[in-house]
Amino acid sequence: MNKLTEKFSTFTRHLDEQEHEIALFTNDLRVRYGTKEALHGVSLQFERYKITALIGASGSGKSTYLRSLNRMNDTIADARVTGQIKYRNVDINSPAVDVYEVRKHIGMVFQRPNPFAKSIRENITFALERRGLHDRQKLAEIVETTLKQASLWDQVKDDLNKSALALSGGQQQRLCIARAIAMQPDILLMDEPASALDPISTANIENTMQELKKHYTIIIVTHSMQQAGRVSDYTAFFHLGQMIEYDETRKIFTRPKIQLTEDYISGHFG
Ligand SMILES: Nc1ncnc2c1ncn2[C@@H]1O[C@H](COP(=O)(O)OP(=O)(O)OP(=O)(O)O)[C@@H](O)[C@H]1O
Repeated sequence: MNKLTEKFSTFTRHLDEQEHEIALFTNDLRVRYGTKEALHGVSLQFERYKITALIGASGSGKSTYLRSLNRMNDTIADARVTGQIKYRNVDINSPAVDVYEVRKHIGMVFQRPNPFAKSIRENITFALERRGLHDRQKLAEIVETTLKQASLWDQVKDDLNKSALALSGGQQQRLCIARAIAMQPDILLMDEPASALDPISTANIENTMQELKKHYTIIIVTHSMQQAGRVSDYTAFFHLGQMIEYDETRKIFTRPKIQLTEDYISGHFG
């Protein structure tokens, strides 16, 4: 067990005894792309086993913030992220932290479904096998469990060797969710996971999210206020690189404290 994993598991035991656990929080998180600061010091916390929606106009910094949480911004050459991202008592924004280890604990589902050009089964087993898991029975169990958690099992259980690319867009996205949870993350980041999908597939993904939150903490970027209202417990409103207001979703949508939030929610936005 490396040092980070050790710290994580000690802290999990400690957290399990608490009622309102904070799964992750950021403190004064700033992101610069070259010389331009796109995120101006965001401090925000995420409650465990809850869904938090990040809303705001295009360009307000939602995706930049989300991508920072599992160090995806490291892949952008001129992006610089400063401030703290505290996960299980570890500042995972520290350069000393192994980003691959971070991404095992904090998984991501992207806007467009991006299954591998492999079979449905291999989409789930590929990364596990690369990590050294070759027990066929164990792998089969993980395939079944994760596809069930992603509400896809009944539709694909007889076609596990079929190409993932033959699935519909909504099914592909649920496969990507199954692939992400096969790594047994603690937190799932979702960047507009239903924006490329039709209303029925969107409803399926939203139902899946309600099941998933029994086991995972979910942070979702969405452009759809209806979706934020339907799926999330908490909402954070972003504007021009700042986090303006955070509260329970029902409060944000019925009586926000800040006029700018009210203007955005009611569609009166300049
Ligand atoms: N790779 C990048 N290089 C340079 N600037 C970027 C990059 N990614 C985002 N930005 C800038 O950072 C700011 C925030 O963008 P971001 O994509 O985080 O906003 P957003 O709220 O997620 O928008 P959208 O809802 O349209 O996805 C914008 O001004 C954008 O132009």
